[in-house]
Order: sequence, then C-alpha cells, then structure tokens
Amino acid sequence: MAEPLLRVDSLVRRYGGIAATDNLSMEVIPGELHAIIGPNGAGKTTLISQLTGQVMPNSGTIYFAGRDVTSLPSYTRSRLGLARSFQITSLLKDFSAIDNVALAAQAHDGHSFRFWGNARKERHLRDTARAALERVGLGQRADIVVSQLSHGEQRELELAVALATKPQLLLLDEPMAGLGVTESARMVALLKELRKEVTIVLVEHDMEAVFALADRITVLVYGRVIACDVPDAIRKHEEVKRAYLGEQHAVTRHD
Ligand SMILES: Nc1ncnc2c1ncn2[C@@H]1O[C@H](COP(=O)(O)OP(=O)(O)OP(=O)(O)O)[C@@H](O)[C@H]1O
Repeated sequence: MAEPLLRVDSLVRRYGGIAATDNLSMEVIPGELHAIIGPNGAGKTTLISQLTGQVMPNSGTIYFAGRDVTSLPSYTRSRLGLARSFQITSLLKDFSAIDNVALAAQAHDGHSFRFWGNARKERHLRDTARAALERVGLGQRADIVVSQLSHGEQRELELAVALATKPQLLLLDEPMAGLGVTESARMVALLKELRKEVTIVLVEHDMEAVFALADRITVLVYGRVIACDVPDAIRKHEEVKRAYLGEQHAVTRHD
C-alpha cells in the first residue's frame, strides 16, 4: 500500500462524559475516495473538525503528508493542502460566484480578506477562480450573485471554493445534504470527476452516493471504527449490518 496521505493515530475527543472520538485510528491513501459513514452522533463531524484543526483532540496524533499536524492551526493545514469544503452558510450571499472563489484563492495566497477589492481585479485570482468554477460545472454562472444560485449550485460553489486552495486532500462533510434526486446525481457525477484529481474524504448519509463513489469505507459507531474496507466487504460485514445499515438501508449496487 502507498504511504498514507493522512494518518490518524489513537485520536480521542471527549465532550463531558461522551467520547465523540474514541481512540480512533485510520489512514487515507493518496488518490482514494475514502468515505466515512455511521449513524447520527457517531462522531463523523467531530473527526473532520479535528482533521481541519477546528477542534483539538484530547489525545492522539494526526499526520498529513508525513508531518505531524495535530497542533497546527487550520490556516497552516490549509496551506499544506488540507481543505474542508466550506458550508453554504459561509458563502457571501451578495457576492458573485466568482468573487467568492477568488476571495478563497486570495485568502489561501496569504492575503487578508480586507483587501478583497483586489480579488476582483487581480488576474491570477480571477483565472484560478474561473478554472475552479469550470471544474464544478459553474463556468457559465460565474457572475451570478450567490443568493440567485439554486441550492445545488451553491453546493457546487462550496466545492469550487475548496478547490481554489489547490488541496491535496479534500474533506467533504455531507455534500448531498438537502439536494433533490437530480441535484444529487449531478453531485455524484461531479465527485466522480474530481476524485481523479484529488484525494477525497467524504462524510455522507446518502448510501447510494457512498457506495457509488467510495474506494474504501470506514464505519464509525460511538466514535470507534468498527470496520474499514472496500464497499463490497462493508456491504457484507455482519457488525456493520447490525450496527448501522440495518434493513431500512438495504444497499444496492450502483456501478
Ligand atoms: N460541541 C459539542 N459539545 C458537546 N457535545 C458534542 C459537541 N460536538 C459533538 N458532540 C457530541 O459528540 C457526539 C458525536 O457528534 P458528531 O456531530 O461528531 O456526530 P456525527 O456522526 O457527525 O452525527 P450526524 O450524522 O448527526 O451529523 C454526539 O454525541 C454529539 O452530541
């Protein structure tokens, strides 16, 4: 197996009496799309937040690209190539799609947001932003104000914002949430393209999407890894079926 791009070793994060992350270890290898699934409250978001540096663990270590990043702040991890897709709520609604992406590119370049005016003018920021918008299929919508974009388009814009920082690893927390059938299918098609270019960790409740996209799946229950394997093995895994998938989540094949 290739040297992991991300390695999490014995991570623990407690909230009062609850271990949201309970001695969790896992690896993400370069080029894979690694899905993380688990029932509500299993600790998926807490894990992602620790990977990005928004939440600090009580103990354990996070290695990214061979480096111990456990105590590094979010912006330093972002510089190293670790990006979390911004949530819709963090998009600037009165700004155009391209302004939002250019600002992210500018912030990543190390400039302060207060010089946002420059992001409108600087050629290389506009070019980076336009390329990111093209990659997510929003090339024709670049000048539309965010509030005029559909929910699905705003989700795509979140991805473009993350891509503008040129990540090595993209962390996606429920990109399908709130999407209709057509929009979800579009997002799956988009992620199928993006996975060719960037390593992805995907937290998602939509099992159809997960099984259509993932190279490997880690299953969390009560902050612990109960299984980590390829989709076919996860589908057949007795403990996973018992603990999570159950009968209402009969998982079908979408190859
Ligand atoms: N800031 C916090 N303060 C207190 N408890 C928290 C906090 N964040 C998470 N928890 C608790 O940690 C556990 C894991 O929560 P987390 O949101 O990470 O789970 P999740 O798998 O992402 O859930 P969901 O699928 O519902 O988004 C839950 O019991 C939750 O109540």
